[in-house]
Amino acid sequence: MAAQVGQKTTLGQAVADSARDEEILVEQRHLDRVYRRLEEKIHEAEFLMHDAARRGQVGTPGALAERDALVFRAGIHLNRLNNEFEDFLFGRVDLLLGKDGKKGPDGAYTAVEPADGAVRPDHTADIAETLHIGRIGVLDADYSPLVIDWRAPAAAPFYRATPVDPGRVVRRRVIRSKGRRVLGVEDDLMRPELTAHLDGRELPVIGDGALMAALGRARTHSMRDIVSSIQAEQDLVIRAPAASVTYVEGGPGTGKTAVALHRAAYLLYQDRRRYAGGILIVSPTPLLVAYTEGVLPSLGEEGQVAIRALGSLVDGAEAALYDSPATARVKGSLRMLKVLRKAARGALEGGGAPDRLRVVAFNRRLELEAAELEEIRRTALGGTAPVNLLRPRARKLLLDALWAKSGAGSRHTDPELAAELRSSFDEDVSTEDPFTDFLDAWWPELTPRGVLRAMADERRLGRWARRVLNPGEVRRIAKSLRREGLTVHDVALLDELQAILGVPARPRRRREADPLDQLTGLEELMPVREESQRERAERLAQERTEYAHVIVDEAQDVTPMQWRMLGRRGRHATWTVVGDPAQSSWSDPDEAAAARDEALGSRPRRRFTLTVNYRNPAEIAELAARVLALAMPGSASPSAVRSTGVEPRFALMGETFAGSVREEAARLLERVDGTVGVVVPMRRREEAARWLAGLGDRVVALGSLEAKGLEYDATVVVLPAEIADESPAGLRVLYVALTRATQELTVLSGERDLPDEHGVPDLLRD
Ligand SMILES: Nc1ncnc2c1ncn2[C@@H]1O[C@H](COP(=O)(O)OP(=O)(O)OP(=O)(O)O)[C@@H](O)[C@H]1O
Repeated sequence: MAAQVGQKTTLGQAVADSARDEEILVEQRHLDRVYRRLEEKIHEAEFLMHDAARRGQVGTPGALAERDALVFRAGIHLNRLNNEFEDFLFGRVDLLLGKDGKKGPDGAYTAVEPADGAVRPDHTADIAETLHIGRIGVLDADYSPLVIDWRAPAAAPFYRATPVDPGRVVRRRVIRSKGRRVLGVEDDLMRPELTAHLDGRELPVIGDGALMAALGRARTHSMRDIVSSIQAEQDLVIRAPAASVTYVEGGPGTGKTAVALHRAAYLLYQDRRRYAGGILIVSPTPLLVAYTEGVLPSLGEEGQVAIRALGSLVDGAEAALYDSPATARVKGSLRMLKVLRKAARGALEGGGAPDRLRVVAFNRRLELEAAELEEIRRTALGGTAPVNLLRPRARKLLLDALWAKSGAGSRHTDPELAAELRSSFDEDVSTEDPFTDFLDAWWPELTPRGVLRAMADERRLGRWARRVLNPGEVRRIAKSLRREGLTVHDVALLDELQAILGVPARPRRRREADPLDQLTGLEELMPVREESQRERAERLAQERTEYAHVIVDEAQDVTPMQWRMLGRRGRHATWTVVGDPAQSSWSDPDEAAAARDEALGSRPRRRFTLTVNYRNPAEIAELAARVLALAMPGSASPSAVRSTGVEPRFALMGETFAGSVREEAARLLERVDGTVGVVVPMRRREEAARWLAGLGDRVVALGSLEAKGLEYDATVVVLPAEIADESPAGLRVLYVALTRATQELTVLSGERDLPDEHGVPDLLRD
């Protein structure tokens, strides 16, 4: 059942306000204590450091370094608390006495269930423990917990407790603060039947739920963390053990992206060592990366987590173009694999490669003709080894052929002498310029980009794609590759080509001689200088192509070729894969599922389903469900938790599209405090940006495929039938577009939408 938001009770408001102020004061005192403790820790650390410095050689160098590190860490802590965390302390739970008296490492009791006598027969009870939950943990001088890190086991009841299954939790409180000031509190009672006392006073309950307050807040262009209101079904996913593939499905707005980001922070907290290998979060679009990238820093995690768009996973490549749905469909499919393998081998031919080799050896002119060279190339390319690694083999085959021509092999019967002669022949020939120049031109090191360029030639591509792509597909792909710039699908092709071509080993760069070494003559005595730890860490981060954990957001859109690219980044990783098949813009889900299964390997899967839509009000969710019924008959929509009482609006496009869209966007900007998104068919993206010029940065225009994962206070969905007709998965793309708004939705129809007398398009009628 959706709860009505926006109603305010006036009854007893004054009494309620004073109780609220009093509770705010209680939390303010606690927050003051936390800050005092943090400052104390910094002073302690500073004192230790000064003291050590004053007394010179006190302690070992290791101990001194440790003190420095302590001061450093404490400083970062305080700085963060003051500057970065808008609401550093955000939660509190009041708990009954637990079953046993055991405490965990964070100083809190570990029992989940209450002790037998914790609730008296007359339904009264005493609060035995109060825990405050925050973005990081802080211990008091006596090691009692002042704040529990939200990821610690002791914080789990804050998220998991429900009135049906409350465990020890009597009251859950969300605290809103900014900097050092507590601004508000909202309580949920988990055991409403109880009269509980804390320090002899009845436990007060303030407000009507933190979740509703969070959901009603205006949106900006950056996602916020949900750390203070994670719901039980989401918490189960966030804390799921990482030993396998965690697979999360859920409809629009169920918090899949939010959960994925919080899970990254949780995994790091829980096993920082293991995830030092890095966590990769993959998003479908740069827009979604920009929208989500602030969340992890707000949870205190940066550095070890890389959030990358699918089009930016290959170094030096940045996708900025879009393929038409028909082209994308081919580029993303596994059929491309065969084409790329052929192209990688075929690209060695043509392009001005020499067709004759002439050298002089043992005072004889030796020559290999085109047909002989062709034969050698074919032999060298036999098998499936990476093309770039086959150059030494090709070189050897050339030398064999020249040696055979020279006839020198028959001069000696003694095998030792023959081998010596052969080796001096090889030495002679391979150091000659004509031979090395020939080899460079005839067997150049191929680059993925070079091969892709070669594929832009329709005739050559046609040869490589014979019996795999039809002529129309060949034409489309070649044409798209002739454009300047890359599409997101090209990036997966580049990555595949890199694997097919291989990277030849480079000679190790010699360290430049240090003049000091020469002076002292140390160079000969010392081994080559080792990299410093920092240099090594930096190099590894730069070179990192494999991760310890890979999180794939909007996984329903990952194409088979993209799954292969992801698989190469997580060969030894554990995975979290989140998605919603109903929102898939990919036309062949079965092929994608097979490629996904191959990328994820045989690791055990653990499946979760999220069922509650936190984004859309019920009015919008209901409308979207009509499209879902057409797109995927029989699949269930998530249930919306709230209702605004505002029905979606329908209007017709007037004479000029620009005027109608602009007018509607301006109207919505008046009605909401936050953002407005105008979702248009892909081919109208550029003109739509012009329609909105001058309306300010609260409103943005985006193509239907770009809307994925994003949300706005209000949205305008423009020409729904055109969106639906744009691609084979168009109805699912329309479903995505209709589920972006947190408050209001307007649908603007054209003639093609066949609107009824109320302007409701054919597709959206009940
Ligand atoms: N427990 C929660 N508390 C507060 N807000 C929440 C909670 N869960 C989700 N939300 C909010 O609901 C909205 C939708 O979340 P999110 O974008 O993660 O959903 P999603 O499942 O990824 O949606 P989509 O499939 O449409 O991309 C966000 O604004 C998010 O902050």
